[in-house]
Amino acid sequence: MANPQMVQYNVEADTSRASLIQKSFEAREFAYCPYSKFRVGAAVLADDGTIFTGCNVENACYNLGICAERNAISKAVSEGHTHFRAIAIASDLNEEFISPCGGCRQFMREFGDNWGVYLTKADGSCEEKTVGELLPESFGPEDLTKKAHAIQNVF
Ligand SMILES: O=c1ccn([C@H]2C[C@H](O)[C@@H](CO)O2)c(=O)[nH]1
Ligand SMILES: [Zn+2]
Repeated sequence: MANPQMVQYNVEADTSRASLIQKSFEAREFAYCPYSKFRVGAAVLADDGTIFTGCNVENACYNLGICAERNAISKAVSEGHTHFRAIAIASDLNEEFISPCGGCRQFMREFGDNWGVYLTKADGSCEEKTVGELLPESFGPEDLTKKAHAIQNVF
């Protein structure tokens, strides 16, 4: 017989994943993308269960636009949350899973490489990765500390 605790755990994980994905689709509705017409929504789940959403926000000065993922994470950080369990990303792509840009991968990695990224298609199907899988051999905050030690040793 399956371990009942394990079954319970999986049910909860599935529910929280489904609701995070649902939130990312809701955020996609607010996408401000008059130039690309490419709507993206994201929802990030903080350790304490709080969810923050974001959409892409473009600008007439094209290079000032911000991605949905960075928008959602910045909203969370600016309200005191820096520990995350997962981020869900939604777009209108039907045939492939949305794939976050390199800048957003690095932005996620700032907050650890072992948390979930739910990449979705417009039909709601999902491919689950970790930040580390999306950005292997990454540079992060720990590397700055190591470098500081090395310099102290030299001088
Ligand atoms: O993962 C992604 C990929 C693209 N975009 C946005 C940036 C830009 O506004 C538009 C087209 O690249 O989509 C995101 O927000 N997230
Ligand atoms: Zn991005």
